[in-house]
Amino acid sequence: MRDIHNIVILTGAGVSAESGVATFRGPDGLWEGHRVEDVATPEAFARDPDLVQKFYDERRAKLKTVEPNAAHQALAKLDQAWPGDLLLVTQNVDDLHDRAGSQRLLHMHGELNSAWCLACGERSSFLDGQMALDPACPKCDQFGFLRPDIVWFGEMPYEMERIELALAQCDLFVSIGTSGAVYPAAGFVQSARHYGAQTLEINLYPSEGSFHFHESRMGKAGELVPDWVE
Ligand SMILES: CC(C)NC(=O)[C@H](Cc1c[nH]c2ccccc12)NC(=O)[C@H](CCCC/N=C(/NCCC(=O)O)S[C@H]1O[C@H](COP(=O)(O)OP(=O)(O)OC[C@H]2O[C@@H](n3cnc4c(N)ncnc43)[C@H](O)[C@@H]2O)[C@@H](O)[C@H]1O)NC(=O)OCc1ccccc1
Repeated sequence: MRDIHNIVILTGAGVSAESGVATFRGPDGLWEGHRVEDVATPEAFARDPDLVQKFYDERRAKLKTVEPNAAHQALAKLDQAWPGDLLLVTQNVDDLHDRAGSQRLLHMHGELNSAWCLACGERSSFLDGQMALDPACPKCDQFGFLRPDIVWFGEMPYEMERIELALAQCDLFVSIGTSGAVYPAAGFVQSARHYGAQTLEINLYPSEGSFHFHESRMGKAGELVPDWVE
């Protein structure tokens, strides 16, 4: 077995569940209240921008009521201490990894606390306020052109080149709190294995990709991730 120098970690909604952030497919999951295609596609935004903006405004406001948990904190500690390459790729649009202190972090599906102006193309931090009220772009001051800086279904995830390069060079790939239902993220374990990496899954229940992993540890991220990092 290769020595472990370079690590890629993929997280999903399960890593934020113990902080009180709803997952997507669990009971009372996010998609329970809404059909994906009604709130998380470019077509939905064209059809009913107000509904989509309200959906993300609600989730952005919720962020102010939740805190990073032991899993976020353990991953931030590992980031600070790990001498080799490390990349934490999250599918989550919440800011809990950031607030826990993770630096080598990449939001492949975007962030709730960021706005994307379709007039000037600029992205800007958007912490407070409601995008449903069509505020002005902080960069170009034009009204009504802001959309959530979120990767919707059918849209290309962010920084795929950087992710693929890290997967090609990693010795260990770890997946935490994801159902393995959404691509291209769900295919990362196969890429990592293709390049000879060890692969570990930490999840509450078996995921759609569990059979791809060398090892799967079933349980809560808030308990198993600190143990794994120790
Ligand atoms: C539904 C699925 C079949 N569809 C797709 O995958 C589509 C289409 C597609 C592309 N390739 C394919 C190949 C085959 C089939 C389909 C496709 N993919 C796309 O459209 C992607 C874009 C997808 C991104 C969409 N945006 C999201 N998020 C932002 C929005 C928002 O957040 O509102 S996806 C969103 O859903 C996914 C949810 O999954 P999870 O995070 O895993 O959450 P879930 O609730 O499902 O599971 C939670 C897990 O945690 C566990 N758990 C719970 N509690 C705990 C706990 N306490 N501890 C540990 N584990 C826990 C549970 O057991 C469970 O397993 C995440 O990715 C999340 O980000 N874009 C694209 O393909 O563009 C073109 C392209 C691609 C490449 C190159 C060129 C062009």
